[in-house]
Amino acid sequence: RDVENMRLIRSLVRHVKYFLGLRFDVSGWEHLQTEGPYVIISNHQSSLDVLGLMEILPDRCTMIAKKELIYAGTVGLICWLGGIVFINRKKPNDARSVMIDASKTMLDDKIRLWVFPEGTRNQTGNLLPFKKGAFHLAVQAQVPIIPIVFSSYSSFYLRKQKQFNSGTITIKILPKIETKGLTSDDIPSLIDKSFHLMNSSFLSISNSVPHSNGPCKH
Ligand SMILES: CCCCC/C=C\C/C=C\CCCCCCCC(=O)SCCNC(=O)CCNC(=O)[C@H](O)C(C)(C)COP(=O)(O)OP(=O)(O)OC[C@H]1O[C@@H](n2cnc3c(N)ncnc32)[C@H](O)[C@@H]1OP(=O)(O)O
Ligand SMILES: CCCCCCCC/C=C\CCCCCCCC(=O)OC[C@@H](O)COP(=O)(O)O
Repeated sequence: RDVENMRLIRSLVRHVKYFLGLRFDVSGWEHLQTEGPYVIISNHQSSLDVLGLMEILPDRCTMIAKKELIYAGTVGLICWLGGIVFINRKKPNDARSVMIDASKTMLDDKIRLWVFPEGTRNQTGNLLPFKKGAFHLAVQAQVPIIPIVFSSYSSFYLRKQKQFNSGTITIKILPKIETKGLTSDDIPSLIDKSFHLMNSSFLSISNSVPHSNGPCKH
């Protein structure tokens, strides 16, 4: 179990896109050229996100994932070997304390963490309001946040209708958001800023017709 295993996992999983007929069009690579630890946040539509994630995964980067994945057979084993940090969403206190520990490990072991701040898969056409864990993580570690947006899959993949075609996914890596000097009081505005940047990017790179989730709650 070591974050370094993600290099091998990445190089193997990246080939899955060829079997599914998927292509990735990535912009903003330069924003990932940031030294040291940071927190990546991205939107979460489906398990397919794993392919986009592996397309651009930087070195020494692992993910925060729901603990149920440990029990998902080979996938669980791969996740465990890759040093994924598992949280129990049914026990938010436990999840929060795991993430507080992770903020220390990030600095001690020079690790980057990828968090899906929507907290669940979402294909509504807009991003869901963000949970706060990723932002506490970045502020506690005083490291930058790098927002990444995957375009909507709705033009080629409709889960409920069981439709899947080949397609191109646009990935936009946005400029980092610094958290140096911020405290927990700044988290609501940090979430607002990140949400609006990502939601507007998502709508601009997606072909889907947006419909509202209502206001962003904190
Ligand atoms: C074909 C073969 C291929 C094989 C491939 C195999 C393997 C692939 C390998 C690897 C890829 C794996 C990819 C895995 C992806 C997994 C994705 C997921 O699992 S998404 C689901 C899990 N993730 C999340 O839930 C993250 C987002 N959630 C949060 O951040 C939450 O905040 C939380 C930490 C879970 C806590 O939940 P809660 O409901 O309590 O959150 P709130 O945001 O509402 O906060 C409530 C309250 O708590 C305060 N808070 C939150 N976090 C913290 C903290 N860290 N420290 C201090 N306080 C915290 C928050 O401020 C709120 O308080 P207040 O309202 O007073 O401000
Ligand atoms: C033709 C079928 C199209 C779909 C094919 C999917 C191919 C996917 C390729 C590799 C994926 C394997 C890794 C699976 C990792 C799953 C991570 C995930 O998505 O967990 C769900 C979790 O975040 C949130 O859970 P909920 O949405 O709250 O429950």
